Amino acid sequence: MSDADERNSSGRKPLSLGGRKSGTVQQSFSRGRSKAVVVEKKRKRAASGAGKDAPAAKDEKAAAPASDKEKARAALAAKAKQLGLSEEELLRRQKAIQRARSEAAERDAERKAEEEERRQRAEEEKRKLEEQKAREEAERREREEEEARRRAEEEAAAAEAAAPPPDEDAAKRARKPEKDKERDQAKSALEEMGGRVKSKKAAPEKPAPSRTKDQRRRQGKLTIQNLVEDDEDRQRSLASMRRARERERQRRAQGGGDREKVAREVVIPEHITIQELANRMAERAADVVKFLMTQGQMVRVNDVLEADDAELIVEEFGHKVKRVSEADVEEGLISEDDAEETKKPRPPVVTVMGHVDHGKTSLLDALRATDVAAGEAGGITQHIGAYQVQLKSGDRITFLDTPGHAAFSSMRSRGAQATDIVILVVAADDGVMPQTIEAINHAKAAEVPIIVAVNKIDKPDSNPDRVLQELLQHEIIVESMGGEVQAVSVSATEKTGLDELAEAITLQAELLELKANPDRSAEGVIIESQVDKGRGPVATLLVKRGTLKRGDIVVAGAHWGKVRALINERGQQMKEAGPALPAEILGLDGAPEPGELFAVVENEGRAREIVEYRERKRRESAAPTTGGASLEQMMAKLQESELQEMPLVVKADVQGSAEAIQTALEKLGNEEVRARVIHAAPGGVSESDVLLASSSGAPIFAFNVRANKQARELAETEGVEIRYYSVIYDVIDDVKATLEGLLAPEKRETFIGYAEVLEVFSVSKVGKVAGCRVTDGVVKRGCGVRLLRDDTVIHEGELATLKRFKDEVPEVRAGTECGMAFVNYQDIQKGDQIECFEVEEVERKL
Ligand SMILES: Nc1nc2c(ncn2[C@@H]2O[C@H](COP(=O)(O)OP(=O)(O)OP(=O)(O)O)[C@@H](O)[C@H]2O)c(=O)[nH]1
Repeated sequence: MSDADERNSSGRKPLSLGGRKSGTVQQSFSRGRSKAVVVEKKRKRAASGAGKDAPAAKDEKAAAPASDKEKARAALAAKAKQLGLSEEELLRRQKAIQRARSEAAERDAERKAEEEERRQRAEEEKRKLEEQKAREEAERREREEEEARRRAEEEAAAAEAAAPPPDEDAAKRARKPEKDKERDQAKSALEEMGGRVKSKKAAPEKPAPSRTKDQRRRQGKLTIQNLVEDDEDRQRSLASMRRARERERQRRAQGGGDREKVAREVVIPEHITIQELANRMAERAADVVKFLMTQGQMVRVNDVLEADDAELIVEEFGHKVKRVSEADVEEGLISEDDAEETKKPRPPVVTVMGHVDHGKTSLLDALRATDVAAGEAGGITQHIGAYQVQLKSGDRITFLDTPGHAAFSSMRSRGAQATDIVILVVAADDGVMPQTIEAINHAKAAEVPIIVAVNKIDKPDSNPDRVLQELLQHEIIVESMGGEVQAVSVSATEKTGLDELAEAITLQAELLELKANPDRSAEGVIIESQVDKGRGPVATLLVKRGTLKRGDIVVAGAHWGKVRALINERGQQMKEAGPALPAEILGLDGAPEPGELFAVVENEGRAREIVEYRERKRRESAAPTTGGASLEQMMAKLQESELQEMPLVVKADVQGSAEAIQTALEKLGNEEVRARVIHAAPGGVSESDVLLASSSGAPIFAFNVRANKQARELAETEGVEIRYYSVIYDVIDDVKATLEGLLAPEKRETFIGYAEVLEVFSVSKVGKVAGCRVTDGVVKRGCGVRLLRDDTVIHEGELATLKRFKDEVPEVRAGTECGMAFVNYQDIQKGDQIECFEVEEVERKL
C-alpha cells in the first residue's frame, strides 16, 4: 500500500485509472518481494498521434461504435495529461500542427510547379536562341559566300589583266591569310578560267565548319570579343564621317566658289566686340578668336577690337569691309527738315520771362485759368513745366514754365531751341529791372521774338508808359512807338488784358508760320526730368515734330526707353502727342538732362547703340560738347565761318562801368570786325550768364566782379572762358587785340630788283632757264617774280632757281649775270623783263 501511495504521490496514479486497457505484470524481486506493475498499452497509441490512431479507432468503432467516441476522448485526456495540457489546448495544438502540415504540403506542391514552369521556360528560350543562332549563322554564311564570290571574280579579272601565269598568282593568294572558303572560291574561279590549282591545298572542309560551329557557339553570348568587333565597325564609320567633315572644312577654309557666295558687307564702326564682329560676318565667334590666337593675340569674345584690326579679320574671313565712323550711329536720328508739303500748322511754344516777382507765374496761371501759384511756396515757380492751353478762339498755345532764364539758355546751348515766342513780363509798378534786361538779352541771343506784357496795371502806382520807355533803351521798340514789338497791358490778378495777350501771341505765331510734320516719328526736346520714387524716371518733353505714341522707343541724351505711358499736365493718359504738345513720359532708363533732344528710333538695338556711343563719347572726352566759348575757340570759329562779330558778355561791379565798357567795346572795330556785347549788366557772374555766353559762344569779361562757385563749375563744364579785369583799358585792349587778330593781315609788296632776259636755254629736268642780267637792285632766291613783255605783266609767280654759273646762290646783285627759272612757267623769251619783289604781311590795327 505504501508503494501504491508513493506512486500516487508521484503522479503515476492516472495510469492505473485506465485499467481496462492496461495489464498488470507481477514483478518478483529478491528476498521474496514482489510488485505488480501496470503496463499501459494505450500510451503508445496516444503518443503516435490522432491520425495514426484513426484506423484503430475505426476498427474499434466498427466493433463497438458506442464506445468509440469515449475511447478517443479518453485517449485525448490521457495524452493531455501526459503532456500536462488541458484537453482543449491539446486539441488546438493538434489542429495547428495539422494545419501547418497541410500548408507545408501545399507550398511544396507550389514550389514543384514553379520549378517545372521555370524549366519549361528555360527550355523554350534555349530553343529560341538556338533557332536564332542557326538563322544568323545561315545569314553569315551566305554573306561570306557572297563576299568570296565577289573577290574571286575580282581576282579573276585581275589575273586575266595581269600577264603572269595564273597559277602562281593563285598560289600566292592562297598563302595569304584568307578564309579558306574564299580561297576555294577564288581557286574554283581560277580553275574555271583554266588556271592550275594544287589539289592538295584545296579547300580543307573541316576547319571552316568547326570555326563556324565555334562562332555559332559564341554568337549568342555577349563576349568582349563580340563587343570589340561590333565597336570596330562603328568606329570605322564614325572615323569616316569625321574625315568627311574634315575634308569639308578644309574645302571651305581653302575658299572656293562657295565662299564668294556668302561674302557679306560687314559694317565696322570705330570699336567693335569680337562677338559682334562675328555676328556681323555670320561667322562663329570661336573661329574669330582662334584666328586671332594664331596671330598671337589672346583674346576673348567680349574684347573690343579697333576698326583696323576688325578690318583685317573681316578681310581674312573673305568678307567685304564697310568702315563707318562711330558718329554714324547718330546719323538720321535727328533728321533734316521735313518737306514743306508734309507740314501742318502747329501751336506756338511760348516761354514767359521776366524779373523776379513781376508776375510770371500769376500770368501763366491766369492764362490757364487755374490756380497753381496759390499752392506754391511764396508764389515762386519751383519747376519747369509745360502745358498746352486752348483759348476761347480754339487756338492752342503751349507754355513752357521755366524757372528763370537759365533753363531757357541751357536748352538753347544744347541746340534745342524749343521756344517760338518770349513773353516778357514787366511789372508796371517796378519797371525794367536787371533780370528784365537779362531776359531781353537771352531772347535776342536766341533770336526769338518778344511780346511785352506790362503786368500789374491794376496797381495804383503802375506806369505802363514808363516801362515802354525804359524798354527803348534795350532796343525793344514797341508798336506804339513805331517799332515792331507787340506790347499788351495786363493784370494777372484782375485777369484783364488776357485775351489781348492771347491774340498777340496767335498773331505773332501766324507771322512765324509755325509748321511741323505730324506724320512721322517723333522728335523733340526734354523740358524737365526727374526720378520719381514710385514711377521711376519721368521726363516732360515737348514734341517738335512727328507724333509720339505709347510703345515708341525713345532715345534722349544718354538714356533710352520704351514709352510706357504718355501723360498730359492734368495727369491724364494720352495715346499720342503731336507737334508742340508737351507730355510726361514713363519708361526711360534714367532722367535725361533738360534741353536734351529726344528722338524715336526703330528698335531697341539702335537705341542701345546710340546710347552706348554717347556714353562712350562722354567718357572719352570730359571736354564740353557744346563747342566752348573761349577767346581762342571763338577766334577759330570766326575765322572759319567768316563771322565778323565777336559776341561778348560783360559783367561789372556797377551799372556805370558795365555801360562804359559796353560802349567802349562796341566802338571798337571797323567794317570787317566788331564786338557785339550780348549782355552787359552789373553783378557777379551767375550761371545764367554762363549759359547765355555758352549758347552764344561768347567769352565773359568780368570787371571787378567774380563768378560764384556754381557759375565757375558750369563755365568749366560748358567751356566758357571767364576773364577777370580791374582796369577798363585792359578790357578794351584785349578785345581790340582779338579783333585785330581777326582782321586779315595786310600784304605789302616791296620791289627788290629787275633783270633782263638775255638768252633762253632749255635744260633737261628743269625746263626753260633764262640767262639774265640783273639791271636794278637785287634778285633773291624764292622771291616773287613778274614777267613783263612790252611793259605788260604776262606772268606772276615764284622764282624756282637762281644760279650763278652752276651754283645755286641766295641772291644776285645788279650788274651781275645769272640763270633764273620760274615755278611752273616756261614761256620766257629773250628780251623779257623780270620784276622781282618780296611780300611782307603786316598785321592790321584798329
Ligand atoms: N496787383 C497785382 N499783383 C500781381 C499781379 N500779378 C502778380 N502779382 C503778384 O506779384 C507777386 C509775384 O507774382 P508771381 O506770379 O509769383 O511772380 P513770378 O514772376 O512768377 O515770381 P518768381 O516765380 O519768383 O520769378 C504775387 O504776390 C502776385 O500776387 C497783378 O497783375 N496785379
